[in-house]
Amino acid sequence: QQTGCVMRGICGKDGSLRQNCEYNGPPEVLTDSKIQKYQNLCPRLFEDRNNAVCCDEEQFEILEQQISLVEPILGKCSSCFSNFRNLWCQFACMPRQSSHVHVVSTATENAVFNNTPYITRVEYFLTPTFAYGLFDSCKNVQTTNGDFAMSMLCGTSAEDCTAEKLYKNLGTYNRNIGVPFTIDVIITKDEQIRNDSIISPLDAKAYPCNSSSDISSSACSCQDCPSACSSIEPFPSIGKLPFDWKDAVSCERIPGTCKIASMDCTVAMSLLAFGCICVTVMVIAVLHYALRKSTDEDELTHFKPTAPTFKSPEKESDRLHIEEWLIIICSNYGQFVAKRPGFVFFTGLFFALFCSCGLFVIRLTTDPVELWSSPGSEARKQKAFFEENFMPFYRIEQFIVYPKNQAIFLRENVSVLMETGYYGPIYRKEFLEEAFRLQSEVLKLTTTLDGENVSLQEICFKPLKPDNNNCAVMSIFNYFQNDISKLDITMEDDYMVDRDYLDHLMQCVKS
Ligand SMILES: CC(C)CCC[C@@H](C)[C@H]1CC[C@H]2[C@@H]3CC=C4C[C@@H](O)CC[C@]4(C)[C@H]3CC[C@]12C
Repeated sequence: QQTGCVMRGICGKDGSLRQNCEYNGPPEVLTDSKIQKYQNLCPRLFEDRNNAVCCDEEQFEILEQQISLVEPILGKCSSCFSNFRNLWCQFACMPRQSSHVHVVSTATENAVFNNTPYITRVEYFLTPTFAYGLFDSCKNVQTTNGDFAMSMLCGTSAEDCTAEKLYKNLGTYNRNIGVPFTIDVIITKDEQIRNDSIISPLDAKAYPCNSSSDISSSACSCQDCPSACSSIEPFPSIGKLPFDWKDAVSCERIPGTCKIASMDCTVAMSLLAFGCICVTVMVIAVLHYALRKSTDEDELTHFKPTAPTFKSPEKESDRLHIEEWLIIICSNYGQFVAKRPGFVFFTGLFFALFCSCGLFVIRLTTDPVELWSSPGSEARKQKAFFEENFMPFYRIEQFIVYPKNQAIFLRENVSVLMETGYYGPIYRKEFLEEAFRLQSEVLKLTTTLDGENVSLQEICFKPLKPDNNNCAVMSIFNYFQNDISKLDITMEDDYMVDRDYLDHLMQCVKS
């Protein structure tokens, strides 16, 4: 593949859109100072150590500006964003442009320079791996407000969006999204012939959303990328049991799909066990009743009344019987205790002492983990697994500061113009400044461990590591980027009212 360009520079102007000039020449080699800028936006352009590009600075600035509009939409999922960015970086700047892009038509009506033609339609050839790979990595990405990014990029609803529709929309001349000319994206595996020259599809790497990419070492979140979700099997499935269920019941031994009479094995087995218990109880009850009845009848057949006596109901006699027993047992016990008090006392004492032996081995704990979870519990096992394979669980430390001057103060409200409201003492600037100083001192604390100095920075929780190595510190100062001088900033708003740190804070807290 030869290096060579088909477009370069701006030759057409249509409102805010800028069309490229047709240019058949070699790419321009970048100076070291410029490379850095280009590399920030388009790192993959320089993967093969080629420092030449087809786009000029004006084009690059437009590209940079357009890509910055897409960042809030796709930026959350770095692999997708990297693929998408690369698509347009390559299109505008790749040194082998002539191998993958073909200019179809040009025009001169809106030319910037006298009648120099500008491009109105191009064909951009991509391999299916790259084109569909890019689409797949982005199709489930959601913006921060929960909409699918594709519904914005595709021009259709996210469900109806296909790779073809996406490229069609992005390649259709559109002032609103800044597409300056028609770009027919052609997805093909084979080389094509255009004006006697061979054009091959661009086969760039499309990072799948569940892997890291050139711009981040972490994959996209589960929310943006279903394949990044780890599936946890909630229960060990019966299909995995060592003995063969197949012989007993027709049970497929695929994990999780064990079925008996279209019911899950666990449910079916539980029902079966419950049924067995019910049947046993009923059988016993029936047998008991039947046997008792027959003995009663026996008694009746042998019953010969001697005299007309009043037969008290059976239940009544049972009760009397129990009562008699109780009287006998209790009086015997009473007599025994009265006769041998010493023996009873010491036996009781000995028994109580014996039962208290456990006190010698008692272990008191205040550790909440020990208190509230059993050592064999699932939560404990998972915690141990986490600590073993990743890092120890983090522990939140907090300190509470309160102002000496507890007076509340009056001040103009943010939401209701021209109205004053009461504000609590912690919002006083002097207090905030002092608290900030305290916080910075605390963050600077160091200690020595085995003769080595250890600072908070080394042991703190860094949730965004390795992209961001700052400690997670939750405080009001985050709203001021932890820069206390920002508290002094005041600004006029649209209604020419001065706004200060408190308005800023209220705005942040409300959003
Ligand atoms: C904001 C969202 C909806 C728009 C997403 C699509 C954007 C990023 C894409 C679609 C078409 C792309 C443009 C296609 C052609 C060119 C000409 C080139 O010389 C500079 C880059 C530029 C101008 C591209 C910038 C990025 C671009 C505008």
